[in-house]
Amino acid sequence: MSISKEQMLQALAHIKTPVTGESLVASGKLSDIIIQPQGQVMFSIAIKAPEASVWEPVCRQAEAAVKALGVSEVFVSLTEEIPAGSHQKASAQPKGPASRPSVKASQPVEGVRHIIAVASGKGGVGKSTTAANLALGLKSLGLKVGILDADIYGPSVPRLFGLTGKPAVNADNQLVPLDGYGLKVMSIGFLVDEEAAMIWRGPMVMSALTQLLRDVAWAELDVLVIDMPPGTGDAQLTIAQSTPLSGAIIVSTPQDLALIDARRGITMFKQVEIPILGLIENMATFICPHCGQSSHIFGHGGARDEAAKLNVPFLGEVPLNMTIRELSDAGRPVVIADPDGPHAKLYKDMAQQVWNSLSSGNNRNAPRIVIE
Ligand SMILES: Nc1ncnc2c1ncn2[C@@H]1O[C@H](COP(=O)(O)OP(=O)(O)OP(=O)(O)O)[C@@H](O)[C@H]1O
Repeated sequence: MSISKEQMLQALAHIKTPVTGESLVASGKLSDIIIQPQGQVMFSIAIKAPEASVWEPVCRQAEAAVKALGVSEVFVSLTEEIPAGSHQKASAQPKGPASRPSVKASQPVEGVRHIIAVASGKGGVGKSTTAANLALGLKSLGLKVGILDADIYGPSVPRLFGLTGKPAVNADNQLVPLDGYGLKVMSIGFLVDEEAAMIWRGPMVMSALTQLLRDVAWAELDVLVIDMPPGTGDAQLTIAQSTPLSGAIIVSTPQDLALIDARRGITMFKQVEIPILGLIENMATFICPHCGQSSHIFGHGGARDEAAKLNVPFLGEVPLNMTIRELSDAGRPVVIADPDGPHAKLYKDMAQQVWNSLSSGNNRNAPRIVIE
């Protein structure tokens, strides 16, 4: 039996909101209700961040009300109400200190010491491959590490770790991350079909991402690596603003065009005052597997020069290498498949630099940015 949106709204209309006591449906705080083809139901409630604790019971009541209709999987999350107009202001290019959005600290993710974003100005530069190998490099330093795939429109982390299946839900109603070579792994790809996520609107994406970050049993982590969606649009900016990031890493290929995009990425994070932990040049050189000769098919050294110009650390360069590609695509990142090889060493060295930077306090430890 399929349950209609109207039936759900009727059930939700009986739920009263805190403070005013009006119906949740009449309050205007309820997002659209999304019904996935597999029957999963998702919606969010927009609130002001400081009121989160009084809204928590409403969130649970809403979930229970829809479940009572016979829907087995219901996803409800609280999202932050952003005043109209402020988003456009935040997405504008910075014109100097006066145009910077004002920031205020807010809640860290329980148990997680540092959250870092791995981002790229454009797609296909190897951001997810880098995020996965860096996370494994951090683990090889003896750290407790997790990876969150925030690339909602093209999640690659399940493929990179060779993971399938759905995360369990624990007694506290939190999603239990999957284990990927000793990392705690969470991806939207475990929960919904790629095609389903493609049709989500912005608020729905943010609602899902908030839940993936905050309603997951991460336990104690030294570092949580977020594989960001590629690009520097509103979605990326919103994630950067609403996540308590200690810093960001930008991945680029050496071409001029990719570097222009990388520069945009750096500007975006700087705009919301998130430290840049470094720039990584991926697919820098091609070493011919037959003759051993190296060639710089995308140019060379561009990212190192760019990092110097922009005054951000240069973490290193990873060559274009077929083994990296084949291993990643087969679900065995090179740091696991060939832990003592030259490529694993590159990623481990970069992980060490990142950890040095995080542990030296040369970053911002966990404040959450809110645009006002
Ligand atoms: N250094 C490398 N050498 C060879 N192949 C690589 C390298 N880095 C990544 N790749 C390959 O390039 C392809 C794209 O990589 P990846 O999915 O990591 O990119 P991405 O930037 O995350 O892409 P998207 O924008 O789609 O999320 C994959 O097939 C991957 O195996």
